[in-house]
Amino acid sequence: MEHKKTYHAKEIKTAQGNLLVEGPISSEKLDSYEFHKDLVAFRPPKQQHKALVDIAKLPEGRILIARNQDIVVGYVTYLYPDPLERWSEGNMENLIELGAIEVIPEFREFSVGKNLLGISMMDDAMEDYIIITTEYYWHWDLKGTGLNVWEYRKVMEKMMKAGGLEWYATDDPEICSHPANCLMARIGKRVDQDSIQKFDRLRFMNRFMY
Ligand SMILES: CC(=O)SCCNC(=O)CCNC(=O)[C@H](O)C(C)(C)COP(=O)(O)OP(=O)(O)OC[C@H]1O[C@@H](n2cnc3c(N)ncnc32)[C@H](O)[C@@H]1OP(=O)(O)O
Repeated sequence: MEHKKTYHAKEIKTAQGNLLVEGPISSEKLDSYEFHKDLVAFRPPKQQHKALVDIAKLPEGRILIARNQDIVVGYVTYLYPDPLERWSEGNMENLIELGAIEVIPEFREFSVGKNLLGISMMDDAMEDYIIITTEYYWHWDLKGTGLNVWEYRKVMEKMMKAGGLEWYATDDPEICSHPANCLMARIGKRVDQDSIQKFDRLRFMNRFMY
């Protein structure tokens, strides 16, 4: 499968200043920007910056960023699922995962997250993919936001909806281990029936155990 990537960008105004939401961007460009010190949700900023530069180099990898001048203040990643997770077991070349999304606290609640999702889906190539995201409450910034798990889950749903991702049932044990966890997905317009059925089987791998 050829992974075509077409760049889109949009300027957004926030009370903290204007941002450019753009991508997919090249690893070289991403490397040239400063990575804000408050991007700490998944790894220390330096390591996360490097991880994103590496994802941008992957054939299927996509990174979209929100930047203030030359400083990255938010990002979203798409790449093949981790080989240790069930979502990679079907070896589906048209299934990619929204692996991480983060916006620094200073720019939160200005629709930056929603714009990262919206600009991602402007690329027509996204219609060729099943895009999944797994939501685990232990990745959420409950402490920083003061939201409870259900309020945070609502934020995630609203943000993902801006990219057309919606809730899908699954029997994945980690997702089922807490009711606020969930699987969300977007099935592109050109995804074939065979792939949709394969995805259904990945969602319900335990059903023959009962
Ligand atoms: C697959 C994963 O990556 S899971 C982990 C997700 N990432 C994290 O939890 C990292 C830490 N958190 C963050 O970086 C940010 O809070 C994000 C990425 C979750 C959200 O980014 P934001 O730019 O603030 O999101 P955005 O402004 O687009 O908000 C989406 C919706 O949620 C609402 N919202 C966002 N934050 C809050 C809040 N603290 N309280 C109430 N509502 C909120 C917004 O008002 C908006 O609702 P609307 O559609 O009614 O307007």
